[in-house]
Amino acid sequence: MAIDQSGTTGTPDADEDEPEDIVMSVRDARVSFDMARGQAWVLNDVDLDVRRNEILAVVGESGSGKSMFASALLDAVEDPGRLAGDVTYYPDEAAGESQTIGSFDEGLDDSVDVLDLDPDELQAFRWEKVSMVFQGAMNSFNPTMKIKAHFHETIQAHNAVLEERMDHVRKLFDALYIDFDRVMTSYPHELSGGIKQRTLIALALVLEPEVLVMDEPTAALDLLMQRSIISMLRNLRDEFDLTIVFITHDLPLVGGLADRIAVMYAFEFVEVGATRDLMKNAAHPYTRSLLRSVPSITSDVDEMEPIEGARPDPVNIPTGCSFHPRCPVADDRCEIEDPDLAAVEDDLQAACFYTDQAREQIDYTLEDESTGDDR
Ligand SMILES: Nc1ncnc2c1ncn2[C@@H]1O[C@H](COP(=O)(O)OP(=O)(O)OP(=O)(O)O)[C@@H](O)[C@H]1O
Ligand code: NI
Repeated sequence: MAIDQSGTTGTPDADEDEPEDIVMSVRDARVSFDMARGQAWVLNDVDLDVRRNEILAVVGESGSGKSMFASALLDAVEDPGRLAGDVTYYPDEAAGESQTIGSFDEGLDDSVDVLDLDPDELQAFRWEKVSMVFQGAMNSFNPTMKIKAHFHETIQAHNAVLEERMDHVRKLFDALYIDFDRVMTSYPHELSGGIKQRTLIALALVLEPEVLVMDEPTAALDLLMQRSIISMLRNLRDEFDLTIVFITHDLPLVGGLADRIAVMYAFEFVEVGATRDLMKNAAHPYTRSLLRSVPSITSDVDEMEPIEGARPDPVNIPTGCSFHPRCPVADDRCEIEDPDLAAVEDDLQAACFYTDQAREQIDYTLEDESTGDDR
């Protein structure tokens, strides 16, 4: 079937009788900045659902709006950016009130309108329900405080029971292969990048949020550490019943991690789908071009083709389909009409009028480990 009447995207539902279990939904989300050159749109009318317990990767080039989307999920867009639209969180009804650990008690049996929360509620919501590891946050540890003090501070700020929370942290540290006694008594500078990043992930999970948003959590790490964190995240999701939103510019990296992938171009989603479908046979020309430009161990340097053309300017987003100036299959229609996300397959949606042509004309090959096939 196609997309539902409310314009819901990201949730093509093959079985009408069994609606997807949604933990967060984003509708018409827009972020604007007033700039000397004019108004900049850095999130441009975005719709997406996050399914409970999934690992959803949000992928796009630098400057495409990924961090804006991540921040929107927690109403954390910084001034002078203005966020509008709807962001809704749906608590897990099965877990009920027993799920409450800290101080957030706003409408727990009901949906939560995130953009309506007052500052205190938002502060509680951000750690207890939807938690975020911000981009570059590895350097946000206070250098004068031992790691343990960071945990105590967060637990106390949420009026949670210290001993009980620290027991939980032990479990988190085990799952992340962190030595509890050594790391708790260390100062941040005494830890390696990989340990620091994993410690941050544990800190984000101390109040048992349902959703963990991670913005480029592996960008500063070497390839080996990136991969080891990726493999820990799947276990973490299973053991702690998490939903993970993983933001990255590295599409092949998330092939082995994510259940679904949402591809961002020019401040909106252009393709959303199940990892296997999207990696194996992407429908949007941008996704296909991105996959084509990926260097692989077996591919010749000659075969790599970076996407030509300039990245879109948020003050001057192209008319029609914003990818048309760089798109090999675009025609006159694409200059005028802006395609909506529409179902291409059961669990694959693309915002493009010419997905057949894109599949015919833009070739790429990927190694199996990038398609999610090896797990
Ligand atoms: N304070 C600001 N004022 C104006 N524009 C901004 C501001 N902060 C960010 N932007 C713009 O918003 C756009 C989206 O930024 P965002 O940080 O979401 O990109 P990103 O996809 O996360 O990129 P990266 O991979 O580099 O982190 C960019 O074009 C950026 O220049
Ligand atoms: Ni970013």
